[in-house]
Amino acid sequence: MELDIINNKGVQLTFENITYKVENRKYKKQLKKQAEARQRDDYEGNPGQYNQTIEKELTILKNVSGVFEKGELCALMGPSGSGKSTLLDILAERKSTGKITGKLLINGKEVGDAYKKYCSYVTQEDILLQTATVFETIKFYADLRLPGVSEEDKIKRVEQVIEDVGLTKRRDSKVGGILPGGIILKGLSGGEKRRVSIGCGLVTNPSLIFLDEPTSGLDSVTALSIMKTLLDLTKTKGCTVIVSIHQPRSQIFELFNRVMVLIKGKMIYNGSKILEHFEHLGYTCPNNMNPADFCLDTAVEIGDGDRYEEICAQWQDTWENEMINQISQLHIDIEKPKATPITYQYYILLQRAWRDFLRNQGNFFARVGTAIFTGLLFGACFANLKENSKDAQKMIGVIFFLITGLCLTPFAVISLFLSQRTLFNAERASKVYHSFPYYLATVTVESFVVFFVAIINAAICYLLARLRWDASYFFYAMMVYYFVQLLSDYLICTLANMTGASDITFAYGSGFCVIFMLFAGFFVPVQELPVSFGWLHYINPLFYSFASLMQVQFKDLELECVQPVNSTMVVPCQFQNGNEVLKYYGIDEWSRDQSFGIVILWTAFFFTTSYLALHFLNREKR
Ligand SMILES: Nc1ncnc2c1ncn2[C@@H]1O[C@H](COP(=O)(O)OP(=O)(O)OP(=O)(O)O)[C@@H](O)[C@H]1O
Repeated sequence: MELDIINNKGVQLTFENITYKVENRKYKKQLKKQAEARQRDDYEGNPGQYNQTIEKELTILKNVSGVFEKGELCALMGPSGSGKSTLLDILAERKSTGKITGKLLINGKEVGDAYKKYCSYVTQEDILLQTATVFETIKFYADLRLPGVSEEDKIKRVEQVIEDVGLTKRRDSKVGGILPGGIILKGLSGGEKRRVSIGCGLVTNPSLIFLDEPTSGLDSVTALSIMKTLLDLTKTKGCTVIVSIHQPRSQIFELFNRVMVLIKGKMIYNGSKILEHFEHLGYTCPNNMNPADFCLDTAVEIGDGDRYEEICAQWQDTWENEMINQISQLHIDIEKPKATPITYQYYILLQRAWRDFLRNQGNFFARVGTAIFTGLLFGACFANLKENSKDAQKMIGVIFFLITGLCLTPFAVISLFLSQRTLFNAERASKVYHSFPYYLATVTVESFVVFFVAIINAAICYLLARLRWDASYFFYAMMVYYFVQLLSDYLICTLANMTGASDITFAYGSGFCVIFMLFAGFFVPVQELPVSFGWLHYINPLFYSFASLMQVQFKDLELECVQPVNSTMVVPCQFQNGNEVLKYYGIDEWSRDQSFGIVILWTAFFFTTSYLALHFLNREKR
């Protein structure tokens, strides 16, 4: 696809009679309070509550209409809580909750999926990957949002966007911020991050750009500079930029071609001559006053007074009888956007996840370091075990404590999962990619790390303790240890995705691990567990891990019967051979393959639950 195909042709956005309602969660409580007030006949003390009609639904926006013409920089102004963000979300088709009625027209036509192609949305918070550079961050969006465009054209486009948002000198700087785990990575300033977020929205050369409070949290010089950049975009690219903004300073206010004022969910004004409109209503802006302050202060005063409804009705009249007829009728056909193939999404996401891993190796080295240290410590404590009745108990100890250690290691990645989740939620809300390739890319990198950690830890310990030595036994055991850690990793990932909070994940995760360990058959052989809950071992993945590894170690193993030193009497040995050990622990009926097969099934189960939790739970609700 040639780049000019995605070049915007300019669009007109009209919205008619938009009403937005949400469920009133306090409905029952409010009804009860009103009934109590009426019972007390408390009309004097609480007239509002006494007479109020309590609705099951709250109306956040009431019959809001307006138009944005091609190539305009538009401000959506209003006091806090007036409904600016709500309207912006509805216009950008990002509202996922509540009931929306009304019409949204692009170039005079109602649109479906094609709308995505024409607009982009920049959120109030800059949720960016800290380890990526400016170029990489914008290129990521280009890769996923420009299907069919050649690599060369994509790079050209990204370079152009970087220039448009004034970040040429910072092209190769990392975004920076607080990495998972608390390490601070130096990077861009707040204003520069804002520019990167805007750049990500510009990559498809959209005709409509929505920005939610783009100047919030920025100093006045940076705010003005960002608004000038946006104005340049309207002039040079012909795109329409719509920003929600509280109360812009006069230099910023003068940049806007059109302003809309919302008060208490109703439109007060929509056009390019707001001061004239207020003058017509009898309110003149003093010469030395910021026009935005004047308009909002006056409007809020109106909002508080009795004339509020009248002013809203007057505007509605003006809109219906004059303004609506002045809207030019554009008719441009809207093509459906192409989707990026899932496999390509996976490739791009894997590339990013891998790069992120390489640039933030603290977590990896901490896990590998711990694996080496505990492996050496275990190995030293259980060094040079002999295949005899005396050391059999120690062998079982090594196996069980290795399983336990590997089961607990994934707790180290809770903060990593959860920090990635914030970025994922923001990117999913922008419909940049599907959740499945994202999940696959994340687990591919994580499975690689888990492989290293598990094998290093288990191999050191296995070799130092001299567990059953034969290449086939060794490699089989390594695979089981790898799956033990993998299934625990997916379990923790499931909990993190379900709860969305690190402390709750930790609490539930540790609870699960303790129960798994208790019923694994090591502390109490399974046939000795109380009948009422002894069956729990059948649904315990650690029991099958333990059973499989015990089979690897003891199946058909001859154990030398060693007599205690200095003993004159012949003491009978508890175990003559490995099969007796397996019988004692109640795992003789499970072959190593059967048990390992069940461990693999459990891993697949947690892999699936983790994905389902990621896909369906803790979504960004707007
Ligand atoms: N899903 C919802 N459930 C209940 N109330 C909601 C919901 N969405 C919005 N509101 C309410 O609607 C009002 C408008 O919210 P909105 O965030 O759009 O205002 P805003 O003008 O953008 O405010 P601010 O400038 O402070 O961000 C607020 O009182 C908010 O609490």
